[in-house]
Amino acid sequence: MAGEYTASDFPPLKNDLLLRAARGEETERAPVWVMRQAGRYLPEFREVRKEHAFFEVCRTPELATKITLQPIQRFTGLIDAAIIFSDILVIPQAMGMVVEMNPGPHFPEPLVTPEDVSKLNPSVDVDKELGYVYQALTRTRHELKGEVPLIGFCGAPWTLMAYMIEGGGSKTFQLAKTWLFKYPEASKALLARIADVCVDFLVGQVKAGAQLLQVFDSWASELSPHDFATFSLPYLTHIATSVRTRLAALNIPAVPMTLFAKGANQSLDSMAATAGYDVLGLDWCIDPAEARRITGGRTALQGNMDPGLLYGGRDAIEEAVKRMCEGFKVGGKPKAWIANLGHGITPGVDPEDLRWFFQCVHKYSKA
Ligand SMILES: Cc1c2[nH]c(c1CCC(=O)O)Cc1[nH]c(c(CCC(=O)O)c1C)Cc1[nH]c(c(CCC(=O)O)c1C)Cc1[nH]c(c(C)c1CCC(=O)O)C2
Repeated sequence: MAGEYTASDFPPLKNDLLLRAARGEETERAPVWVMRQAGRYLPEFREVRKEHAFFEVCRTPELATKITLQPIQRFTGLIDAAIIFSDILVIPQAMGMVVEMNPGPHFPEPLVTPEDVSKLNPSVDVDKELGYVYQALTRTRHELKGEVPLIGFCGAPWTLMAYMIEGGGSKTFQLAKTWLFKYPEASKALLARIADVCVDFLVGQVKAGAQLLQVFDSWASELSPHDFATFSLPYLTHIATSVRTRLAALNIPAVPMTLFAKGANQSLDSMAATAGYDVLGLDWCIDPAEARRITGGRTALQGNMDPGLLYGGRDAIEEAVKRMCEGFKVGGKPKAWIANLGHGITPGVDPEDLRWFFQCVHKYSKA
């Protein structure tokens, strides 16, 4: 079951760069972490995975904590956040769907017609179904000993709905788009149901010890600006608003929230205006200075080096980091920016090249 903890239950935080940047403040240098930092590019991760299946790791708090800490231990002093080891697809599982990972996500029984929604759990007890994530967060927050803050996360309603209908990855999104455009009302009802689970899950993660929350809309790229505004943004806004309201009602201090809507750069202005997130994550298809211009001072930004640059060698990485740092600075100073890649780090990267990325961010993001 869900425990409920406050800051005083955990070791005091020694590095708050991430939280300050997320709140729009100036920092001595930019905080840095990377999406998928605990993943297959790390030999120590692959070692654990030899012995344990993917979702077994997610469901075993000791193992999830161990893997979450791997990049923090390997890159001591270079990395400014931990992200809990889990997956966005634990929400469809909690809603009653079977999800396998072999090696990519696979749903043996995806939603086919709107009638199939009746097969989902009518009311999800998120704290019970996903209590293992809360336990992993609490344990990890203790074991981090205050070195860096801990990030909790969930998938966005549109991305999760697409997985639940496609049954896995997709090139054309034929099935999910059939739903959106043939059954828009049923789609909206499903999106709203997923969003409510997201709210419970994120609130529970904060109670368990998460210090920042990130929502991943990885497949925002598949929607036109109009359809993003129709089928994604309202539910993302609902999540941000409801999480804040719920935490306030419980007298729990708010945590910063990040929205990473990959490939939705055309909608950056509307996200900054209405979504209600403190930080917007960027992929690499937008120039940092342009993203600053569009968002103005309304939100902090996170990103956005092409993960593929980590294959380009030290000189290419250094040059790209330098350019990125200059682009995000405000009046020549690091402010309201969390350095990251524009998507997750890929399995073929040499961890030493990632170390170099971190070192370059430390060097070039100073005022
Ligand atoms: C779309 C999505 C998923 N999962 C996630 C997203 C959103 C971010 C994105 O767009 O990449 C989010 C995610 N998945 C994972 C994390 C853990 C925290 C982190 O280090 O970032 C996070 C934040 C672990 C994982 N999730 C997965 C792995 C690798 C699987 C393995 O261990 O064999 C990891 C480390 C598996 C996974 N999980 C998913 C896919 C498509 C895959 C397989 C392909 C791939 O590996 O990229 C769904």
